[in-house]
Amino acid sequence: MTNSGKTTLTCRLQPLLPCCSVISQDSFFKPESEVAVDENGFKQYDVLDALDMEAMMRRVYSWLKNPKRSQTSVQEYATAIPSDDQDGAHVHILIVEGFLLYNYKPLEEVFNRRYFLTVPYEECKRRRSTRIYEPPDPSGYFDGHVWPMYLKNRSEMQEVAQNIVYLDGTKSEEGILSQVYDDIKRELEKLKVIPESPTSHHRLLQLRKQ
Ligand SMILES: Nc1ncnc2c1ncn2[C@@H]1O[C@H](COP(=O)(O)OP(=O)(O)OP(=O)(O)O)[C@@H](O)[C@H]1O
Ligand SMILES: NC(=O)c1ccc[n+]([C@@H]2O[C@H](CO)[C@@H](O)[C@H]2O)c1
Repeated sequence: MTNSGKTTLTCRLQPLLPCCSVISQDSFFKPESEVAVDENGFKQYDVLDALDMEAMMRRVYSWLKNPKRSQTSVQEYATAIPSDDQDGAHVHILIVEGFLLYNYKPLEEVFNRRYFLTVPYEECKRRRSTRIYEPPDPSGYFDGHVWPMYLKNRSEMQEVAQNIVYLDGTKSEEGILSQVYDDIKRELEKLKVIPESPTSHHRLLQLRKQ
């Protein structure tokens, strides 16, 4: 959802997570000349066709293939890989940040965790009115294009995407950050491989012998 706080959250979250890269969907908008225009003269920016999603997927696949090598190419503010990562033991994290992710099939099988920030209509419109995009929103754009497309995309998304964690974008930045950070920490805990202690190994051998 536009202006729900995705970039703000991502910028605060990313430095807290080691080996974390970011891909922003907004970097993949097609040039203005390639974006369709409707009968009211509104440029159709809030649809998948306005984005070069194939180019975005190439970045995602390149990270999946080699998260270490693509660290710097994905986004310059990717956090450093700890010096003790010789054996590649660390979990690498990729945050894909964008307003139209869960309607796009090829991304479906890629995510481990999905978050969706929401704000009510009035707050969304207010925040959007303070922003200047390139090209800037013409008069009537929010009600004539942005909001109707959000409603359409969201209803289509709910038919497809599963396991989405909805976040209240009107909460404080800190509140949202700690909610997501805690959730990610729990996910990382689940991935941790706990090595067997010598005693448990010994016991296992004894059991086998009996
Ligand atoms: N938790 C919050 N409470 C109040 N205002 C917020 C919060 N998070 C972000 N904002 C403000 O809302 C506006 C939009 O934030 P941000 O750019 O992070 O949203 P976005 O979802 O990335 O937007 P878009 O992708 O549509 O450009 C900014 O002015 C930002 O300062
Ligand atoms: N980044 C751009 O090229 C661009 C141009 C015009 C409008 N937008 C808006 O960005 C939002 C997503 O972050 C969408 O709601 C677009 O309308 C982006």
